[in-house]
Amino acid sequence: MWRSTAGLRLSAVGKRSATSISQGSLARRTGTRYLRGISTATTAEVVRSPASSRQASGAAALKSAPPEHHEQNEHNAIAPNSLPSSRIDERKVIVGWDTHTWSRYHHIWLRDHCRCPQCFHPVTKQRLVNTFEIPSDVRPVAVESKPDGLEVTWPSVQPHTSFYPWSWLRQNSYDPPLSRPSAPEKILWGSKILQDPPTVTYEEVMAEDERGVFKWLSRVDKFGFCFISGVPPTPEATEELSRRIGFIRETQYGTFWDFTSDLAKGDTAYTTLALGAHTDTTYFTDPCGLQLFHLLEHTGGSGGATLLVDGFYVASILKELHPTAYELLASVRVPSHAAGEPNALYTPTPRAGYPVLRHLDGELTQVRWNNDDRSVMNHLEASVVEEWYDAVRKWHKLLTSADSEYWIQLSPGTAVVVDNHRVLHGRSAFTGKRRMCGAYIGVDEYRSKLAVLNEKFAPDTVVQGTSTCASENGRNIWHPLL
Ligand SMILES: C[N+](C)(C)CCCC[C@H](N)C(=O)O
Ligand SMILES: O=C(O)CCC(=O)C(=O)O
Repeated sequence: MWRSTAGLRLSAVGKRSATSISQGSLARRTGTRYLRGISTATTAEVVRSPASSRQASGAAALKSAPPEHHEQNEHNAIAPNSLPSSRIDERKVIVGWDTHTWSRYHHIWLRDHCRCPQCFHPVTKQRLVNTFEIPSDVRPVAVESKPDGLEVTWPSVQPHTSFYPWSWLRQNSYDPPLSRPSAPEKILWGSKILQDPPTVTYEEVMAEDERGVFKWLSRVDKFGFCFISGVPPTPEATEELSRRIGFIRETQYGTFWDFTSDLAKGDTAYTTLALGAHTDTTYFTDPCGLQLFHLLEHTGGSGGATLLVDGFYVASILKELHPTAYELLASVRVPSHAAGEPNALYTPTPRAGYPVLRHLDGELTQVRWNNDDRSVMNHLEASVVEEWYDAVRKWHKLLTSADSEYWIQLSPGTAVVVDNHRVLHGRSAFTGKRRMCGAYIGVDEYRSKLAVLNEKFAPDTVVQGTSTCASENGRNIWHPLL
């Protein structure tokens, strides 16, 4: 076991190669869990880690919110005898959740965030208020703590009353931040995922009420991929399945693709060659979000197995074993291109491309790696060249280790969808006639569909608490994503 820079304890997942890591107990990252697969394990055991540290701190901060024993009416308000206090300060409104916890909201911020029908379109959820006509020294004439939320009355020249639900104010408290939604849980996996891979059935996914689509995409969000069993082995059924997520992203390879090894398109995917673990469309500024594959036919030959590797899992191991290499992969930009089609020549903007491991606020958010599609590395500092090659060599060694690689032989009837921002895919060389079909879905289409399904099947607590504020088209004006 070793301790990571982030104070994590990581475990081995099965036996490992030369860079083997010792067995250890499980680690947890905020919102991330690890499959506990040890060589003697008979089944992959997902260890339910306690709430993430971020959730814990948020909960701790909220503990000082009005005591839990208060009645809450159906608007998730707090019983009258324990309403949060509110008062007007020089530049801010101060809300006292209890004697230990306060939030401060600038007057200009509150006025700008009014969501009355005059300031915020109840159907389109677009802002109507003219931010720039709000006087920079705007100041309420009165504030009042109501059972459901805070009522603010603005200057009489244009009488205007705003209302903010307590749960919304608390969720959006910025001075101080009180509760940040925890990162969606991720379960990182290695080869042991083969014991219990995420799967849904075609029947579930195609059912009218979309609960099956929610189950499907929730698994993709958690694992980075999910199989779909029982799919009729036709391109038509596979396209219809793809469209359950959202509209298909058309590229130089077409919209819904149905391909074989005939070089119909200028890419090695249209050959019998093996393809190492990679993510697709690294040459787009905005790489595709999901990739769906369905093997329709493979006759008169062998090979053509499908490879999946959890890039987030491998990155976590690289970070523990080779932090310097990790930092290089997180900082050095990698240019790439798609130049096999005469009428297409794709390169990302900026031309230098993007790092292999992309981070936002310190969190790994995207793996972008296709060594076959990489362009000339002409922007490396001379002093970094050999270090970078050493770093990607370490990355490649972990990517291709027996502990990381999950090989499956797809067959007609079982499709797989992959989060192309996290999970790398590949295939072994093959002989014979092999026909694969599938589609790309844009990352925003995927995230939008999941957000709508979450709204429907797992609504946010603020949305639940302010359901009476839902306006036309059913979407709540206090939705946390607005
Ligand atoms: C999926 N489909 C066969 C249509 C195209 C494959 C394109 C593969 C390309 N080298 C990339 O990595 O983006
Ligand atoms: O043919 C396959 O199984 C996968 C091809 C591939 O990697 C791709 O299309 O990106």
